[in-house]
Amino acid sequence: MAAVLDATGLGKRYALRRWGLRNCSFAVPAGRVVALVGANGSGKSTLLRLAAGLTRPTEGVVRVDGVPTYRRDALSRVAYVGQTKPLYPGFTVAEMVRFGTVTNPAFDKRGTLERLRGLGIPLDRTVSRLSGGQRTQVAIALALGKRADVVLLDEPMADLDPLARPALLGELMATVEERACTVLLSSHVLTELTDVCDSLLLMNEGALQVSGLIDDLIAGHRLLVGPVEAYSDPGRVGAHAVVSARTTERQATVLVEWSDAPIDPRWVVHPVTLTDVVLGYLRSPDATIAARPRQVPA
Ligand SMILES: Nc1ncnc2c1ncn2[C@@H]1O[C@H](COP(=O)(O)OP(=O)(O)OP(=O)(O)O)[C@@H](O)[C@H]1O
Repeated sequence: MAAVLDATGLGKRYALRRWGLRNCSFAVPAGRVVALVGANGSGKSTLLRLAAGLTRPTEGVVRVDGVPTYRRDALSRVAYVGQTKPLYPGFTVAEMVRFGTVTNPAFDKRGTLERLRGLGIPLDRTVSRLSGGQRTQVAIALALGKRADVVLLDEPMADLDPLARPALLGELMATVEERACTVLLSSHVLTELTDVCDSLLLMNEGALQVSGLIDDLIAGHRLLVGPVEAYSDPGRVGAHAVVSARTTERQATVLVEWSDAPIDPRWVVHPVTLTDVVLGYLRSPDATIAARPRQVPA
């Protein structure tokens, strides 16, 4: 399957020695919902802004359908909602929708108005008088209305209430199914991502540390719990490569890349969640996945 969003050697330097992102390569096919996760300052927003064409790479390239995103002809293929919402405070919600229609002939006016009415957003209220969560809802509705191939959302759930969060995720899923677009969304709430995302990009200190299909990552790792004496080699437990480990005086808990090789019976083997995998790699910035290429596979 051809990649709709791909990056090669992508990097952004903000100051002489300060790189926000470095040497980032990945390929995402159409129809994927990608979780972009990582610690504060790890480069997620930088990657999203580069993918949206809002800033130029210092090195490398990020493309939508093969077109570098800083080019004008890529702009209509990408919709982006950043942490600061791109809305005019003096416009009413209806005027914002009209603005979308005027600036983009392909804009889905009817669908956007329907969505906003369904969310109970007053169309005649000015943006400045909306709550933070309502502003987010409007910005996301406008982004989805663009009918872009790639939708980029930077922490979209951060100021939504507990009912609005799953509703937004459901809406994203429906949009992906209907239009086969690709969604890349950053979030710190891993449990919410598990239900909707099929792929993971994990950033660590400005680098892409892990990428892959979430099902593969979960199937390819295990948590081992055993006596600390069984953990003699920090790099391996038997044939299984160690990602990260925590030890107490008596017990070791180790995240490993799992193969079907036999294991010392002193270890109890547990399946992992997405949270286990993400936390394990975040604790161990030098760990990479040996067995698979660092790509979101087709
Ligand atoms: N405009 C800027 N000028 C200088 N440095 C910047 C700028 N924007 C980001 N950085 C730096 O680049 C690095 C990556 O920042 P970025 O905002 O991409 O991280 P993030 O993963 O989105 O963080 P968070 O989860 O806190 O939103 C950080 O060290 C940050 O300080």
